[in-house]
Amino acid sequence: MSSTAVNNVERPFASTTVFLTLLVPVLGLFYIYWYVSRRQMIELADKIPGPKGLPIFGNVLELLGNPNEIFNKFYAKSFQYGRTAKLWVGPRLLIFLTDPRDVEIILSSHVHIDKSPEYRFFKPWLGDGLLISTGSKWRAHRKLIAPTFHLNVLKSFIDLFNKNSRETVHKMEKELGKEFDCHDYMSEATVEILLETVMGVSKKTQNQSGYDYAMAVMKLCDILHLRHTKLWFRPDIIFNLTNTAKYQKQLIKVIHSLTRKVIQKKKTDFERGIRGSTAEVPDELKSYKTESNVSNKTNTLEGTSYGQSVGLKDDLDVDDDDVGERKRMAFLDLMIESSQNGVVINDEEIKEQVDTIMFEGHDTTAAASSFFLCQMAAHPDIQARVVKELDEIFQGSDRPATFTDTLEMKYLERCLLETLRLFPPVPIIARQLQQNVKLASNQEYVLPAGATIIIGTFKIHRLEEIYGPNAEHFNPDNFLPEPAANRHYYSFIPFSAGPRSCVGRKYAMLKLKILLSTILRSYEIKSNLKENDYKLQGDIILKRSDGFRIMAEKRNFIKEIGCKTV
Ligand code: HEM
Repeated sequence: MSSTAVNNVERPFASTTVFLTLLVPVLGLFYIYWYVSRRQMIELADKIPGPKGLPIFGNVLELLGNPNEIFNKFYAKSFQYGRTAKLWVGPRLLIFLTDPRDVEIILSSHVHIDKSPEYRFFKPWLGDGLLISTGSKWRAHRKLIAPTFHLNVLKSFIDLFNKNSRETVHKMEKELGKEFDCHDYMSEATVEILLETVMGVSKKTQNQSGYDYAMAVMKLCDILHLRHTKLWFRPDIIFNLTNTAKYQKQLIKVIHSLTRKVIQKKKTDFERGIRGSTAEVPDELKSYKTESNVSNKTNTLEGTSYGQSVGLKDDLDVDDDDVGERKRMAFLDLMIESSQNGVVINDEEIKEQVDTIMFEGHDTTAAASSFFLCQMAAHPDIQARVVKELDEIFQGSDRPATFTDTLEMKYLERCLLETLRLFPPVPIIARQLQQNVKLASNQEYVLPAGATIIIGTFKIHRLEEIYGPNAEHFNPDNFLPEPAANRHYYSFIPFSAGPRSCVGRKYAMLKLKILLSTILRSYEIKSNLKENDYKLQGDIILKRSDGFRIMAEKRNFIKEIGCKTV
């Protein structure tokens, strides 16, 4: 071998040795700097139990595996530690809370409203929309947006909820008698309903199907999940060099193209003096008009259906009289009107809010309705009771559902709440602490400023101390008035709670009741699987990684409802 060849082989070894010689002290120095600058955080964290981790890397190995494995691993670990547990992901301290008293301290606060740094992965998609923003921007926009989800506005959507629910029943007809994934149908329906109600544009004018949009959102969520769980995908500087980043850009293009079209259409309508939804409703479905003289005045709670228990009341639980006439407009109408006045919101901010509402309003509700149908399939006796209630309300008629009907769907509502308990679409909520916080459950523990707080909704909803020894079983009676009143307010938080609670809570409940009752009036839902068979994954939104597989059979005692596409 020539000496040049030997040199060529030796050079890489030499540079590797130099690199390692430098790396070790650099890492050592970094560790010392990190330890000294965060001494208080580390000392406070040391008192909180959690799995032992590696130096510098902490517990990153816990994040290895596919989404279903990670989900199962975390849930299993939650039984090893108490109601408070910690985890180090590199230099980041995560503290998990599952005691409702501690959760109340965080969620009810007007101070701890900052989202965790992980929410920045949403930025290229959602910008600084309501979900992510903080401080004065979030406050101003929340004040503007919350009234657009007032019950009086929502009641005007009932015909469109009915129309789109019937169309979904019609679309599902081709799956009769075979196993299929109902999430695809729920996703498409949810996107299209949002377009026609909250955005107020006809889905037909978009030239892009709700299905394409929903699929792009689903794939984007997969990428965001990767960035949450794989350390090397976290720094933008590395992520932006990958093919996944290129793919993310393409998906965002599909999503933003729909939102741009929606806003443009609405603006053109606005300039022509058109207000409200331009989506068509066939005459036979215009139920709201006939019912409006009966119950136009809403009270705060509307039974238990759309209100909250006293301890959870938020800015959505306002009296009719507290909402000014001008503010009783649907979301996008009000956004555009406000931007014309130029004070509260500009064009870019409208786009961010539209993207946020389309995401938050679609994936969550699609998951909730899919889990509900799977639960109905897994519990035929419970399904039969829901159908009996619907039969009593509709008396075999194929008429559309009214708002009053939805108040009478009490058992269906309990099933829906029980579904949200066992399968909360948002399984965890994260906040970034700016100051130390003492816990209520254990005076020894202080959550240090700088820590990321993870509120474990999924775990809280399954605590035996709260829901009894059968906490993991589907039991709609958990939501009978008495047991519900005897629980801590913060032991059931599928929509979060406090100042940053979900603005779409009432919208979701009303829409889900109409969509799901329409499906159950038309089809019997079946499956051989029970909830223990579900493979869960908590990638931002809780889903079944094995798919939401069900079978549907036409019911023969209810007349076929008119459900052709209109
Ligand atoms: C079953 C359906 C739904 C569930 C379970 C749900 C759950 C939640 C949760 C847990 C949060 C808090 C998230 C966090 O702090 O990280 C949230 C926030 C939010 N949700 Fe929902 N949501 C649902 C439907 C909707 C709908 C239909 C809309 C709109 C049409 C909507 C719009 C929003 C918005 C804008 C926020 C951010 C609020 C803020 O930070 O001020 N959600 N939702």
